[in-house]
Amino acid sequence: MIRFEHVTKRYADGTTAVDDLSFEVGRGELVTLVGPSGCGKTTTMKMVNRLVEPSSGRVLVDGRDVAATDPVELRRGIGYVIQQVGLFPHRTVLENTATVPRLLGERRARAHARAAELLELVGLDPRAFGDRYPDQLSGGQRQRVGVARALAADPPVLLMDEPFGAVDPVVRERLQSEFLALQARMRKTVLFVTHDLEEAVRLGDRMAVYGHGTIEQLDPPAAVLGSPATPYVAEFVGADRALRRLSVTPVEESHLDRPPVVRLDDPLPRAWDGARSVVVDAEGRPYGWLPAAAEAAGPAAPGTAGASPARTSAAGAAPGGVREYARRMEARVELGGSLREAFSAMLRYDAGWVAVVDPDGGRYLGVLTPERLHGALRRSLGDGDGDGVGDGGDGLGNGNGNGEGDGTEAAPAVTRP
Ligand SMILES: Nc1ncnc2c1ncn2[C@@H]1O[C@H](COP(=O)(O)OP(=O)(O)OP(=O)(O)O)[C@@H](O)[C@H]1O
Repeated sequence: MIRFEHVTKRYADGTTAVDDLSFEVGRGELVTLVGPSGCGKTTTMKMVNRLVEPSSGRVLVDGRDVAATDPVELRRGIGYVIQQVGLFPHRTVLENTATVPRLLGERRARAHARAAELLELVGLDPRAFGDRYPDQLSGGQRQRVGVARALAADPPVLLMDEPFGAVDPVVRERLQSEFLALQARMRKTVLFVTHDLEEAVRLGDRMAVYGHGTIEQLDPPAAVLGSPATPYVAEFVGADRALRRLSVTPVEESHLDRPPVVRLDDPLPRAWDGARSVVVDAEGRPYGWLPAAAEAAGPAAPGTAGASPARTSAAGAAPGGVREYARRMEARVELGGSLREAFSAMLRYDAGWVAVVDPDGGRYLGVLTPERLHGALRRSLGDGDGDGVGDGGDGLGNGNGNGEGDGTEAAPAVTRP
Protein backbone atom coordinates (compact mmCIF):
# COMPACT_ATOMS: atom_id res chain seq x y z
CA MET A 1 0.00 0.00 0.00
CA ILE A 2 2.89 2.36 0.85
CA ARG A 3 6.11 1.56 -0.92
CA PHE A 4 9.51 3.21 -0.67
CA GLU A 5 11.92 2.48 -3.52
CA HIS A 6 15.51 3.55 -2.95
CA VAL A 7 14.42 6.79 -1.39
CA THR A 8 17.06 9.32 -0.33
CA LYS A 9 16.44 12.72 1.18
CA ARG A 10 19.23 15.23 1.35
CA TYR A 11 18.27 18.63 2.75
CA ALA A 12 19.64 21.83 1.25
CA ASP A 13 22.31 22.13 3.96
CA GLY A 14 23.71 18.74 2.98
CA THR A 15 22.14 16.70 5.80
CA THR A 16 21.25 13.24 4.57
CA ALA A 17 18.12 12.49 6.58
CA VAL A 18 17.13 9.32 4.74
CA ASP A 19 19.57 7.17 2.81
CA ASP A 20 18.49 4.73 0.09
CA LEU A 21 15.45 3.46 1.93
CA SER A 22 13.35 0.62 0.49
CA PHE A 23 10.43 -0.98 2.31
CA GLU A 24 6.75 -1.58 2.03
CA VAL A 25 3.75 -1.26 4.34
CA GLY A 26 0.96 -3.70 3.47
CA ARG A 27 -2.71 -2.76 3.27
CA GLY A 28 -4.20 -2.63 6.73
CA GLU A 29 -0.82 -2.96 8.36
CA LEU A 30 0.50 -0.76 11.16
CA VAL A 31 4.25 -0.18 10.99
CA THR A 32 5.93 1.78 13.75
CA LEU A 33 9.08 3.74 12.98
CA VAL A 34 11.28 3.95 16.04
CA GLY A 35 14.76 5.25 16.66
CA PRO A 36 16.72 8.03 18.30
CA SER A 37 16.07 11.69 17.65
CA GLY A 38 17.17 12.89 14.24
CA CYS A 39 17.40 9.48 12.58
CA GLY A 40 14.98 10.34 9.78
CA LYS A 41 11.62 9.00 10.94
CA THR A 42 9.63 12.17 10.39
CA THR A 43 11.32 12.85 7.07
CA THR A 44 10.31 9.34 5.95
CA MET A 45 6.74 9.98 6.92
CA LYS A 46 6.50 13.41 5.33
CA MET A 47 7.61 12.04 1.99
CA VAL A 48 4.39 10.03 1.88
CA ASN A 49 2.08 13.06 1.86
CA ARG A 50 4.59 15.25 0.03
CA LEU A 51 5.35 17.63 2.87
CA VAL A 52 8.92 16.68 1.93
CA GLU A 53 10.05 15.66 -1.57
CA PRO A 54 12.66 12.92 -1.97
CA SER A 55 16.02 13.82 -3.53
CA SER A 56 15.95 10.51 -5.35
CA GLY A 57 13.88 7.34 -5.43
CA ARG A 58 10.11 6.94 -5.45
CA VAL A 59 7.30 6.70 -2.93
CA LEU A 60 4.17 4.87 -4.09
CA VAL A 61 0.79 4.89 -2.40
CA ASP A 62 -1.55 2.22 -3.66
CA GLY A 63 0.69 1.75 -6.67
CA ARG A 64 0.75 5.43 -7.65
CA ASP A 65 3.91 7.50 -7.52
CA VAL A 66 3.11 10.33 -5.12
CA ALA A 67 5.34 12.69 -7.14
CA ALA A 68 2.85 12.37 -9.97
CA THR A 69 -0.20 12.90 -7.75
CA ASP A 70 -1.66 16.30 -6.99
CA PRO A 71 -0.75 16.98 -3.32
CA VAL A 72 -4.25 18.12 -2.40
CA GLU A 73 -5.84 15.03 -3.87
CA LEU A 74 -3.11 12.87 -2.32
CA ARG A 75 -3.69 14.26 1.17
CA ARG A 76 -7.42 13.61 0.95
CA GLY A 77 -6.66 9.92 1.14
CA ILE A 78 -4.12 10.29 3.94
CA GLY A 79 -5.03 11.17 7.52
CA TYR A 80 -2.29 12.99 9.38
CA VAL A 81 -1.98 13.17 13.16
CA ILE A 82 0.87 15.02 14.83
CA GLN A 83 1.95 15.60 18.40
CA GLN A 84 0.80 19.20 18.68
CA VAL A 85 -2.54 18.37 17.22
CA GLY A 86 -2.99 21.73 15.53
CA LEU A 87 -6.69 22.09 16.30
CA PHE A 88 -8.23 25.38 15.30
CA PRO A 89 -8.56 27.25 18.60
CA HIS A 90 -11.59 29.30 17.56
CA ARG A 91 -13.59 26.30 16.36
CA THR A 92 -15.47 23.86 18.53
CA VAL A 93 -14.47 20.23 18.83
CA LEU A 94 -17.30 19.22 16.50
CA GLU A 95 -16.30 21.82 13.90
CA ASN A 96 -12.66 20.83 14.16
CA THR A 97 -13.54 17.19 13.58
CA ALA A 98 -15.75 18.05 10.62
CA THR A 99 -13.09 20.24 8.96
CA VAL A 100 -12.01 17.88 6.20
CA PRO A 101 -15.45 16.65 5.15
CA ARG A 102 -16.55 20.30 5.05
CA LEU A 103 -13.56 21.19 2.87
CA LEU A 104 -14.51 18.28 0.64
CA GLY A 105 -17.89 19.95 0.15
CA GLU A 106 -20.04 17.88 2.48
CA ARG A 107 -23.12 19.60 3.86
CA ARG A 108 -22.80 20.92 7.39
CA ALA A 109 -25.44 18.71 9.01
CA ARG A 110 -24.03 15.56 7.46
CA ALA A 111 -20.43 16.46 8.29
CA HIS A 112 -21.41 17.19 11.89
CA ALA A 113 -23.30 13.94 12.22
CA ARG A 114 -20.25 12.06 10.99
CA ALA A 115 -17.99 14.09 13.31
CA ALA A 116 -20.19 13.16 16.26
CA GLU A 117 -19.89 9.48 15.34
CA LEU A 118 -16.12 9.78 15.18
CA LEU A 119 -15.89 11.54 18.52
CA GLU A 120 -17.90 8.72 20.00
CA LEU A 121 -15.51 6.26 18.36
CA VAL A 122 -12.47 7.85 19.98
CA GLY A 123 -14.13 7.90 23.38
CA LEU A 124 -15.42 11.47 23.57
CA ASP A 125 -19.12 11.97 24.14
CA PRO A 126 -20.10 14.49 21.46
CA ARG A 127 -22.88 15.87 23.69
CA ALA A 128 -20.40 16.65 26.43
CA PHE A 129 -17.44 17.74 24.31
CA GLY A 130 -18.75 18.71 20.87
CA ASP A 131 -19.35 22.35 21.75
CA ARG A 132 -16.16 22.89 23.70
CA TYR A 133 -13.15 24.72 22.35
CA PRO A 134 -9.72 23.07 22.26
CA ASP A 135 -8.41 25.02 25.24
CA GLN A 136 -11.22 23.52 27.32
CA LEU A 137 -9.84 20.01 26.82
CA SER A 138 -7.07 18.01 28.47
CA GLY A 139 -4.02 17.01 26.45
CA GLY A 140 -5.34 13.45 26.04
CA GLN A 141 -8.73 14.69 24.90
CA ARG A 142 -7.10 16.98 22.33
CA GLN A 143 -5.16 14.01 20.94
CA ARG A 144 -8.40 12.09 20.63
CA VAL A 145 -9.93 14.95 18.66
CA GLY A 146 -6.81 14.90 16.47
CA VAL A 147 -7.34 11.21 15.73
CA ALA A 148 -11.07 11.73 15.09
CA ARG A 149 -10.30 14.59 12.72
CA ALA A 150 -7.73 12.51 10.81
CA LEU A 151 -10.33 9.78 10.36
CA ALA A 152 -13.11 12.11 9.25
CA ALA A 153 -12.59 11.65 5.52
CA ASP A 154 -12.21 7.89 6.06
CA PRO A 155 -8.74 7.82 4.51
CA PRO A 156 -7.22 4.42 3.78
CA VAL A 157 -3.82 5.64 4.99
CA LEU A 158 -2.93 7.24 8.32
CA LEU A 159 0.35 8.96 9.13
CA MET A 160 0.88 9.47 12.84
CA ASP A 161 3.87 11.38 14.12
CA GLU A 162 4.30 10.94 17.88
CA PRO A 163 0.54 11.39 18.27
CA PHE A 164 0.57 10.46 21.95
CA GLY A 165 3.96 11.96 22.73
CA ALA A 166 2.73 14.96 24.68
CA VAL A 167 0.54 13.20 27.22
CA ASP A 168 1.49 11.56 30.49
CA PRO A 169 2.30 7.83 30.51
CA VAL A 170 -1.01 6.69 32.00
CA VAL A 171 -3.10 8.60 29.48
CA ARG A 172 -0.76 7.49 26.73
CA GLU A 173 -1.31 3.85 27.57
CA ARG A 174 -5.05 4.35 27.50
CA LEU A 175 -4.89 6.15 24.16
CA GLN A 176 -2.76 3.33 22.78
CA SER A 177 -5.29 0.70 23.88
CA GLU A 178 -8.15 2.66 22.39
CA PHE A 179 -6.25 3.17 19.19
CA LEU A 180 -5.45 -0.54 18.94
CA ALA A 181 -9.12 -1.41 19.38
CA LEU A 182 -10.03 1.16 16.76
CA GLN A 183 -7.42 -0.13 14.35
CA ALA A 184 -8.65 -3.71 14.80
CA ARG A 185 -11.96 -2.51 13.38
CA MET A 186 -10.76 -0.05 10.77
CA ARG A 187 -7.65 -1.78 9.45
CA LYS A 188 -6.10 1.41 8.07
CA THR A 189 -2.64 1.33 6.61
CA VAL A 190 -0.64 3.18 9.24
CA LEU A 191 2.86 4.60 9.54
CA PHE A 192 3.41 5.52 13.17
CA VAL A 193 6.48 7.47 14.29
CA THR A 194 7.56 7.25 17.90
CA HIS A 195 10.72 7.30 19.90
CA ASP A 196 9.12 5.32 22.66
CA LEU A 197 10.21 1.70 22.26
CA GLU A 198 7.34 0.38 24.40
CA GLU A 199 4.88 2.15 22.14
CA ALA A 200 6.53 0.80 18.99
CA VAL A 201 6.42 -2.73 20.40
CA ARG A 202 2.88 -2.48 21.61
CA LEU A 203 1.28 -0.97 18.53
CA GLY A 204 3.24 -2.24 15.57
CA ASP A 205 2.33 -5.22 13.44
CA ARG A 206 5.92 -4.66 12.44
CA MET A 207 8.42 -2.15 13.73
CA ALA A 208 11.19 -0.45 11.79
CA VAL A 209 14.23 0.30 13.93
CA TYR A 210 16.10 3.25 12.47
CA GLY A 211 19.82 3.78 12.53
CA HIS A 212 20.94 6.94 10.80
CA GLY A 213 18.71 7.45 7.81
CA THR A 214 18.39 3.71 7.28
CA ILE A 215 16.31 0.92 8.70
CA GLU A 216 18.40 -1.55 10.67
CA GLN A 217 15.58 -4.04 11.13
CA LEU A 218 11.97 -4.26 10.02
CA ASP A 219 10.18 -7.15 11.67
CA PRO A 220 7.29 -7.98 13.99
CA PRO A 221 8.10 -6.69 17.49
CA ALA A 222 8.48 -10.19 18.88
CA ALA A 223 11.16 -10.91 16.27
CA VAL A 224 13.00 -7.64 16.88
CA LEU A 225 13.11 -8.33 20.61
CA GLY A 226 13.77 -12.04 20.19
CA SER A 227 16.47 -11.82 17.55
CA PRO A 228 17.87 -8.35 17.04
CA ALA A 229 19.38 -8.25 13.54
CA THR A 230 22.43 -6.15 14.43
CA PRO A 231 24.40 -5.15 17.52
CA TYR A 232 22.91 -1.66 17.12
CA VAL A 233 19.35 -3.05 17.36
CA ALA A 234 20.33 -5.24 20.30
CA GLU A 235 21.64 -2.19 22.11
CA PHE A 236 18.62 -0.12 21.15
CA VAL A 237 16.09 -2.65 22.44
CA GLY A 238 18.16 -3.02 25.57
CA ALA A 239 19.06 -5.63 28.08
CA ASP A 240 15.52 -5.84 29.42
CA ARG A 241 14.13 -6.99 26.10
CA ALA A 242 12.88 -10.14 27.82
CA LEU A 243 10.55 -7.99 29.86
CA ARG A 244 9.32 -6.22 26.76
CA ARG A 245 8.65 -9.60 25.22
CA LEU A 246 5.96 -10.07 27.83
CA SER A 247 3.79 -7.57 25.97
CA VAL A 248 4.02 -9.32 22.64
CA THR A 249 3.88 -12.97 23.64
CA PRO A 250 0.31 -14.28 23.68
CA VAL A 251 -1.04 -16.74 26.22
CA GLU A 252 -1.50 -20.05 24.39
CA GLU A 253 -3.16 -23.35 25.20
CA SER A 254 0.22 -25.03 25.51
CA HIS A 255 1.14 -22.73 28.41
CA LEU A 256 -1.73 -23.84 30.59
CA ASP A 257 -1.82 -26.00 33.64
CA ARG A 258 -4.97 -28.01 34.18
CA PRO A 259 -5.55 -28.69 37.86
CA PRO A 260 -8.72 -30.54 38.94
CA VAL A 261 -11.91 -28.59 38.32
CA VAL A 262 -15.09 -28.62 40.38
CA ARG A 263 -18.36 -26.77 39.94
CA LEU A 264 -19.67 -24.27 42.40
CA ASP A 265 -22.92 -26.21 42.83
CA ASP A 266 -21.31 -29.63 43.12
CA PRO A 267 -21.15 -31.53 46.37
CA LEU A 268 -17.67 -31.64 47.79
CA PRO A 269 -15.40 -34.01 45.93
CA ARG A 270 -14.96 -37.38 47.63
CA ALA A 271 -11.22 -37.10 47.84
CA TRP A 272 -11.29 -33.62 49.17
CA ASP A 273 -8.01 -33.56 50.98
CA GLY A 274 -5.44 -33.73 48.26
CA ALA A 275 -5.11 -31.27 45.43
CA ARG A 276 -6.62 -27.87 45.47
CA SER A 277 -9.13 -27.41 42.71
CA VAL A 278 -10.30 -24.65 40.47
CA VAL A 279 -13.95 -23.77 40.94
CA VAL A 280 -16.11 -22.79 37.98
CA ASP A 281 -19.69 -21.50 38.02
CA ALA A 282 -22.71 -22.98 36.26
CA GLU A 283 -21.70 -21.29 32.99
CA GLY A 284 -18.20 -22.71 33.18
CA ARG A 285 -16.63 -19.37 34.08
CA PRO A 286 -13.93 -19.27 36.73
CA TYR A 287 -15.17 -18.52 40.21
CA GLY A 288 -12.14 -19.21 42.38
CA TRP A 289 -10.56 -22.17 44.04
CA LEU A 290 -11.26 -24.85 46.55
CA PRO A 291 -8.57 -25.16 49.19
CA ALA A 292 -7.27 -28.52 50.25
CA ALA A 293 -9.53 -29.96 52.94
CA ALA A 294 -6.98 -29.78 55.70
CA GLU A 295 -6.47 -26.14 54.99
CA ALA A 296 -10.17 -25.34 55.06
CA ALA A 297 -10.60 -27.39 58.20
CA GLY A 298 -7.69 -25.94 60.08
CA PRO A 299 -7.61 -22.62 61.78
CA ALA A 300 -7.84 -19.80 59.27
CA ALA A 301 -4.41 -18.41 58.56
CA PRO A 302 -3.98 -14.71 59.18
CA GLY A 303 -5.43 -12.79 56.29
CA THR A 304 -7.48 -15.64 54.88
CA ALA A 305 -11.03 -15.08 53.91
CA GLY A 306 -13.87 -17.04 52.49
CA ALA A 307 -14.23 -20.59 53.66
CA SER A 308 -15.41 -21.13 57.12
CA PRO A 309 -13.46 -23.82 58.88
CA ALA A 310 -15.17 -27.19 58.85
CA ARG A 311 -14.24 -30.59 60.05
CA THR A 312 -13.88 -33.33 57.52
CA SER A 313 -15.64 -36.56 58.29
CA ALA A 314 -13.78 -39.79 58.82
CA ALA A 315 -14.42 -40.65 55.16
CA GLY A 316 -12.61 -37.50 54.11
CA ALA A 317 -15.72 -35.68 52.94
CA ALA A 318 -17.02 -32.61 54.64
CA PRO A 319 -20.62 -31.55 54.96
CA GLY A 320 -21.91 -28.97 52.56
CA GLY A 321 -21.05 -28.28 48.95
CA VAL A 322 -18.25 -26.66 47.03
CA ARG A 323 -19.93 -23.27 47.30
CA GLU A 324 -19.52 -23.31 51.04
CA TYR A 325 -15.77 -23.66 50.92
CA ALA A 326 -14.86 -22.04 47.61
CA ARG A 327 -12.72 -18.95 47.70
CA ARG A 328 -13.07 -16.15 45.23
CA MET A 329 -10.20 -15.45 42.85
CA GLU A 330 -10.53 -12.65 40.35
CA ALA A 331 -7.25 -12.85 38.44
CA ARG A 332 -7.96 -13.85 34.86
CA VAL A 333 -6.76 -13.24 31.36
CA GLU A 334 -8.14 -14.17 27.96
CA LEU A 335 -6.49 -16.79 25.81
CA GLY A 336 -4.52 -14.76 23.26
CA GLY A 337 -4.01 -11.95 25.77
CA SER A 338 -0.38 -11.09 26.52
CA LEU A 339 1.86 -12.63 29.14
CA ARG A 340 2.20 -9.08 30.42
CA GLU A 341 -1.54 -8.91 31.14
CA ALA A 342 -1.32 -12.27 32.88
CA PHE A 343 1.62 -11.16 34.99
CA SER A 344 -0.02 -7.89 35.78
CA ALA A 345 -3.23 -9.70 36.89
CA MET A 346 -1.16 -11.92 39.20
CA LEU A 347 0.40 -8.87 40.79
CA ARG A 348 -2.81 -6.90 40.98
CA TYR A 349 -4.69 -9.67 42.75
CA ASP A 350 -1.68 -10.88 44.66
CA ALA A 351 -2.36 -14.30 43.20
CA GLY A 352 -0.13 -17.28 42.55
CA TRP A 353 -1.99 -18.11 39.36
CA VAL A 354 -4.32 -16.59 36.88
CA ALA A 355 -7.32 -18.27 35.27
CA VAL A 356 -7.21 -18.28 31.49
CA VAL A 357 -10.58 -17.87 29.79
CA ASP A 358 -12.05 -18.16 26.33
CA PRO A 359 -12.27 -14.65 24.80
CA ASP A 360 -15.81 -15.45 23.62
CA GLY A 361 -17.89 -16.04 26.67
CA GLY A 362 -15.23 -16.16 29.34
CA ARG A 363 -15.30 -19.93 29.89
CA TYR A 364 -12.50 -21.36 31.99
CA LEU A 365 -9.72 -23.06 29.99
CA GLY A 366 -6.85 -23.59 32.40
CA VAL A 367 -4.49 -21.70 34.64
CA LEU A 368 -1.23 -19.92 34.13
CA THR A 369 1.28 -20.11 36.97
CA PRO A 370 4.50 -18.13 37.44
CA GLU A 371 6.50 -21.20 36.36
CA ARG A 372 4.45 -21.60 33.22
CA LEU A 373 4.78 -17.91 32.50
CA HIS A 374 8.51 -18.05 32.91
CA GLY A 375 8.69 -21.07 30.60
CA ALA A 376 6.55 -19.41 27.96
CA LEU A 377 8.77 -16.35 28.07
CA ARG A 378 11.94 -18.41 27.82
CA ARG A 379 10.54 -20.30 24.88
CA SER A 380 9.53 -17.10 23.13
CA LEU A 381 13.08 -15.83 23.50
CA GLY A 382 14.30 -19.06 21.90
CA ASP A 383 16.31 -19.75 25.00
CA GLY A 384 17.12 -23.35 25.90
CA ASP A 385 14.80 -26.31 25.46
CA GLY A 386 12.00 -24.35 26.95
CA ASP A 387 9.85 -27.19 28.19
CA GLY A 388 11.32 -27.71 31.57
CA VAL A 389 8.69 -25.55 33.03
CA GLY A 390 5.81 -26.40 35.17
CA ASP A 391 7.34 -29.81 35.74
CA GLY A 392 7.27 -30.74 39.33
CA GLY A 393 3.86 -29.59 40.24
CA ASP A 394 0.42 -28.89 39.00
CA GLY A 395 0.92 -25.30 39.84
CA LEU A 396 -1.89 -25.24 42.28
CA GLY A 397 0.10 -26.61 45.13
CA ASN A 398 -0.76 -30.25 44.84
CA GLY A 399 -0.62 -31.43 48.37
CA ASN A 400 2.36 -31.49 50.61
CA GLY A 401 5.20 -33.80 51.07
CA ASN A 402 6.97 -33.47 47.76
CA GLY A 403 8.79 -30.46 48.98
CA GLU A 404 7.77 -28.19 46.18
CA GLY A 405 4.06 -27.90 46.07
CA ASP A 406 3.53 -26.51 49.49
CA GLY A 407 1.83 -23.45 48.34
CA THR A 408 4.67 -21.04 48.62
CA GLU A 409 5.09 -20.26 44.94
CA ALA A 410 2.40 -21.65 42.77
CA ALA A 411 -0.48 -22.07 45.14
CA PRO A 412 -3.34 -19.70 44.74
CA ALA A 413 -2.77 -16.73 46.90
CA VAL A 414 -5.16 -16.29 49.67
CA THR A 415 -7.84 -13.80 48.75
CA ARG A 416 -7.42 -10.79 50.96
CA PRO A 417 -10.41 -9.75 52.94
N1 LIG B 1 14.13 21.11 6.87
C1 LIG B 1 15.30 20.58 7.22
N2 LIG B 1 16.47 21.12 6.82
C2 LIG B 1 17.65 20.57 7.16
N3 LIG B 1 17.78 19.45 7.91
C3 LIG B 1 16.65 18.88 8.36
C4 LIG B 1 15.35 19.40 8.05
N4 LIG B 1 14.42 18.61 8.63
C5 LIG B 1 15.10 17.65 9.27
N5 LIG B 1 16.43 17.80 9.10
C6 LIG B 1 17.49 16.94 9.63
O1 LIG B 1 17.31 15.64 9.08
C7 LIG B 1 17.60 14.64 10.07
C8 LIG B 1 16.39 13.76 10.27
O2 LIG B 1 15.33 14.53 10.83
P1 LIG B 1 13.91 13.92 11.16
O3 LIG B 1 13.04 15.02 11.65
O4 LIG B 1 13.43 13.14 10.01
O5 LIG B 1 14.31 12.93 12.34
P2 LIG B 1 13.40 12.17 13.39
O6 LIG B 1 13.94 10.82 13.45
O7 LIG B 1 11.98 12.32 13.05
O8 LIG B 1 13.74 12.93 14.71
P3 LIG B 1 12.83 13.27 16.00
O9 LIG B 1 12.55 11.98 16.65
O10 LIG B 1 13.72 14.15 16.81
O11 LIG B 1 11.60 13.96 15.49
C9 LIG B 1 18.02 15.41 11.31
O12 LIG B 1 19.42 15.47 11.34
C10 LIG B 1 17.43 16.78 11.11
O13 LIG B 1 18.19 17.76 11.75
